Amino acid sequence: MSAGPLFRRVTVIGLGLIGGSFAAALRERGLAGTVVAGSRSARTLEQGMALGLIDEGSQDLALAVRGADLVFVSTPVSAMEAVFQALAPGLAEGAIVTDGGSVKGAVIEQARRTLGAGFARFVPGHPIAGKEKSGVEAADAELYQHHRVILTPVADTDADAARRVAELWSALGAEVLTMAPEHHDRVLAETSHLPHLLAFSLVDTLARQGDSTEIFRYAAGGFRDFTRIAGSDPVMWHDIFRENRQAVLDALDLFSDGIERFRRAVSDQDSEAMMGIMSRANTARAHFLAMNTRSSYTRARHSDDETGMTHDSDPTFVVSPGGRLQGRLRVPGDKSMSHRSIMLASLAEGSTEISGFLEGEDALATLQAFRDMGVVIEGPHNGRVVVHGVGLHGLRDPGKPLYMGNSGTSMRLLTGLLAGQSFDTELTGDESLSKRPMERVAAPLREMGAVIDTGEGGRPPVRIHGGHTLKGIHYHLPMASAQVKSAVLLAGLYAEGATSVTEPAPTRDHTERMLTGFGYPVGRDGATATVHGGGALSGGRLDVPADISSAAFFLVGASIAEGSEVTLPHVGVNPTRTGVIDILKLMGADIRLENQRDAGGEPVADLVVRSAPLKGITIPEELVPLAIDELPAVFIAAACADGETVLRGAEELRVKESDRIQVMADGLATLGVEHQVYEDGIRIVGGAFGGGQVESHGDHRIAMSFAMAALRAGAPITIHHCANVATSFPGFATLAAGAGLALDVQGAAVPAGEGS
Ligand SMILES: O=C(O)C1=C[C@@H](OP(=O)(O)O)[C@@H](O)[C@H](O)C1
Ligand SMILES: C=C(OP(=O)(O)O)C(=O)O
Repeated sequence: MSAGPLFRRVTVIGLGLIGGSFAAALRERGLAGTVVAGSRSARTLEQGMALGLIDEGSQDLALAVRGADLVFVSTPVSAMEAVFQALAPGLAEGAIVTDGGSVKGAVIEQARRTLGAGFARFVPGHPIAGKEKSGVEAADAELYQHHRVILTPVADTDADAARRVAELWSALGAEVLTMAPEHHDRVLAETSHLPHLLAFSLVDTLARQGDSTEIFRYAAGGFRDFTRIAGSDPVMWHDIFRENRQAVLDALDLFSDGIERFRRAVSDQDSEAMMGIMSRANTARAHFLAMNTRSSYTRARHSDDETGMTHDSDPTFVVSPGGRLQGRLRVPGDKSMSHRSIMLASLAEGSTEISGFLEGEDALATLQAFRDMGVVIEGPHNGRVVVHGVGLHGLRDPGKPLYMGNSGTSMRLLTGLLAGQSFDTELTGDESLSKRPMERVAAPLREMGAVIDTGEGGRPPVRIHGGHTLKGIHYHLPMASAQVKSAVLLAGLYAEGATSVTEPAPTRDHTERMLTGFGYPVGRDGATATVHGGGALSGGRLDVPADISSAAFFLVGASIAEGSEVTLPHVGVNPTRTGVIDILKLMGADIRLENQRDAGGEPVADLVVRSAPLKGITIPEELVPLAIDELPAVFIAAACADGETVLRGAEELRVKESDRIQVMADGLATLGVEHQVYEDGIRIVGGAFGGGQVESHGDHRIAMSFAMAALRAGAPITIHHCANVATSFPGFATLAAGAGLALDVQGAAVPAGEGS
């Protein structure tokens, strides 16, 4: 792939891994007319020629840069000043000089001292890439692909020179970021230099002990993982610690404070402090990686900040046609209840032990937000979470934006709850969430006295200004939305007087039920729910049943695939959630509720479903809010039914993780299912259909719905961008394949390399 030469003649000074890979990539992509190397070592130049990386080479650096329009200096940072000095006399007027040093402040000062007038066209840079190998033999034309390159121009850096260097790195496949040199040096000191220093120091400390052979003999995986980077090049790291001295010392001081806090917790046997430190650390890594890539935890786990890799994996589901579903399938915990369990347990007095918690990314985003606000939360381990409640007024300023990932419920409910706090907060989300409407919650909260800004078009980020007194209101919901209802009720806990919400149609009432379970009274009168501010919640035990929204894929799958019989134990069957069962039964499905019981204020049952011939229906509009998340799966049932199915009054589907009407229609079109799209719904004509390539647009429910469609398709269905299935249903692919769906997950992550 070539964008044509961006530079006529490029000189690379220092032909090691970084410089050699740069030369290799330039040549492979045809981005430079001629590639020249300057090196003190004749042998390195010979190797560079032999490997075909360069056209010419010189040991005289001034000669090497003669006529070059770009010079890339990739020597160790301690050698750079001498290199700049040596090459300066040969620099052509207008030549751009850039570098690859891991420390920026010091290198900029060296360049300022030595390059004279040429300093204005010096563009400081740092490709965050590398691997354990070094030297020109390790040169790799792909080294910079999907890696970050940080440019740190200063006030007198020529803007055109900076733009051209950025353009070149982008053409090499890198992601280019720009930041101030001090910022770069501080961030790198904390994220790279400090860990290296700690690893060197720990190994050295233990090695100097009398019984070090003993220690190293029994050194287990933890020691090996933690100290792997102590094998890095001492010369290079010596230079970095020397040149980035102040930032490294600051990072070390920060760390000393942290280790002292931990030491105190251990010495005082302060379990809560210890659990707090460790449980925050436990999830923080995945959380921050996700936040940085604005992606899901699953994907972020495969991208690595140490190497600057931005590669992420977004698996594809390939589902072969046919098969049937069988077995007893325990689907994960209810997402709506899992969110609320963390929120209310955090605001309660005392601890709450939650079982059945959904360890999916949406619920984990809520959990992380409360950790960020100072709540100590243990787990989750196998669905068990212990929340040490801080009371209604015990949350602390997180001091940074709270990342909600893909989760609309987290962002909307938290907006209500945070409106009543004394501190400011900002809520951000991934690409999909950043497109979803937030004024629907901001508007009623403003009526209560909250001060909230939303981003462009009323979308995220949402900024909530704390410290404002809230007053109770009576709000008539303009749309049937449990999220808006819940946001207003949660703000009502902090408001003066009564806050009530009247809904146009029944929506899920988990907030009302769970508040009651935590001992906070909620008044209910027909379509109106009311809370009074100033009460208190008390912690206890909470069981989250299996999620009917996740069960829905198996209700549909088992209904449409002949010879299927599936039991889904312990599913929440709150009447505000069972629309999908009612709709499927109207279509002729064979679904039985067995062993009905109450679990902490929520009805649960085992669902038994057998395949049955389905017929098309007109879906009663009052069932729409009661089946809102299950409608994509219902579309698949409709495609397999005899006759046509009509859905109206479902315009809310257009503002979910994707426009679920259009995205489902596009997928149905691919399969050859006859349909007609309405602004607020769809008409689907059932019949035989084929396979093809379906785009889920990163929407979990679209991906899982089309996976089930394969049970009746005439050819394989390939579904793209399925990582977000983990937002609501981690383990879906394994469970579905175990039950009989011919599902293959493709596109696993590529492990990241090493770097400094
Ligand atoms: O309150 C909740 O937990 C939810 C409410 C619904 O959203 P709306 O309130 O936007 O309808 C639903 O789609 C979402 O998955 C979860
Ligand atoms: C719409 C959904 O969730 P949320 O609004 O929380 O993103 C869903 O899970 O289908």
